[in-house]
Amino acid sequence: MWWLSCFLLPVVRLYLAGLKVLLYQLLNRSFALPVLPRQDGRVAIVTGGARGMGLETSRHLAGLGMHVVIAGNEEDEGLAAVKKIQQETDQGKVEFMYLDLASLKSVRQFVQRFKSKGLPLHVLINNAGVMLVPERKTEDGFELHFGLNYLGHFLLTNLLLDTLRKSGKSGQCSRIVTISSATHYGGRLDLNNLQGRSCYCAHGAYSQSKLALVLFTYHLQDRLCAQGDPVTANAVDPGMVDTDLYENLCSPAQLAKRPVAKLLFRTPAEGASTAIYAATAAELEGAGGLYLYNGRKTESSVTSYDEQLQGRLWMQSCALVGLQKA
Ligand SMILES: NC(=O)c1ccc[n+]([C@@H]2O[C@H](COP(=O)([O-])OP(=O)(O)OC[C@H]3O[C@@H](n4cnc5c(N)ncnc54)[C@H](O)[C@@H]3O)[C@@H](O)[C@H]2O)c1
Repeated sequence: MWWLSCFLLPVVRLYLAGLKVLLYQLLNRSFALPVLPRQDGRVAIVTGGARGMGLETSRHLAGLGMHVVIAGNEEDEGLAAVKKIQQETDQGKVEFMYLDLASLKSVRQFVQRFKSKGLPLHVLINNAGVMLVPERKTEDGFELHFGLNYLGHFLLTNLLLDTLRKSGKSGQCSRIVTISSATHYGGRLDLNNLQGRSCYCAHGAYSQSKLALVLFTYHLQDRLCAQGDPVTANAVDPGMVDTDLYENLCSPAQLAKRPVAKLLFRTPAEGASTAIYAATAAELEGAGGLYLYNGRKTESSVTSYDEQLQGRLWMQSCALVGLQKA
C-alpha cells in the first residue's frame, strides 16, 4: 500500500486543505488593510515580486515610500513590473535584480550584488514559489519545490541576516516575512526523504516545502530572540488567490478551478494584504514567530511547533546549502 501514503494521501490532504480555505473565504471577507505607516528611507526585497501577490506587495510597499528590490528569475517580467510601478507611483524607488532561487550559486551572487550597493535592508519578503511541478531538480540536484520554495529562501535569508541585523534597531526591528500556505497543514516532513527520492508526488512535495517554511520561521525567530537581534520572522498564509501559481494543475482541474476561482478565490491584491501588513504594521512591531492568516494570528499545524523537528531541519538545511551550523 506504499502508493496510498506516497500518492493518494498527499493529494487528498492538499485538496482538503484547499476546500477548508474556500469554505472560509465563502463565509468571510478578505482582510482590509488599515492605514499603514510611511516607509520612507526603508528598503525591502520581495522575491518573486514581478507578478501575482509579489507584484501587489512590491507596488504597495513602494507606494508607502519604500525602496523595493524585486528579486526574480524572469528579467523581462521584472523590468516590466518596475516600469508599471514607477508609472503608478512617484513614491519610493523600485528596481529589479536577478535571482534564481533554484540555484544556490545565483542566491549567493544576488546577495553579493545587493550588498555591494551598500543599502540597508529592513524588510525581506520570501514570496516566490512554484506549485505542483512535475518531478524536476534544481541546479544543485534538490527536488524543485523543496530546493526553490524552501532551501533557496533558507540560504537567502541566512546570507542577508547580517544586513537585516544592522538595519534594525530596538523599537524598529527589521522584518522577515515568509509566505507559506494552508497546504502546510497537510504537509509531512520526512527528513530521510526531503528530496522525494523514495517516491515522488508533486502535491506532497509542495505541502512539504510550505511546512518547512513554517518550521524554519519559528526556529529562526527563536534564534533571533536568543541573540537579542532587532529582527523578527513571521509566516503568512495568503489564502487561495487567483494567480499563475495554478498553471501546473492538470487540464480537468484547470477547468474546474476557473469558475471556483472567479467566485471564491481572493484577488492578488487581497492575497498580498496580510504580507504587507506583516511587513509594515506598527502593531506588529517586535512580534515574531507568528503564523498570520487573513490579517490575524492563527495556529499553524501541530507538526510546525515541533521544536526538535525545527532544529533538525535547520541543521540539515545548513549542511545542504553549505552553511556553518552554529
Ligand atoms: N495563489 C495561491 O492561492 C497561494 C496560496 C498559498 C500560498 N501561495 C504562495 O504565495 C507565493 C506567491 O505566489 P503567487 O500565487 O503570487 O504565484 P505567481 O506564480 O504569480 O508568483 C510566483 C512568483 O515566484 C517567482 N519564481 C518562480 N520561480 C522562481 C525562481 N526560480 N527564482 C525566483 N523567483 C521565482 C515567479 O517569477 C513569480 O514572480 C508563493 O510562495 C505561493 O506558494 C499562493
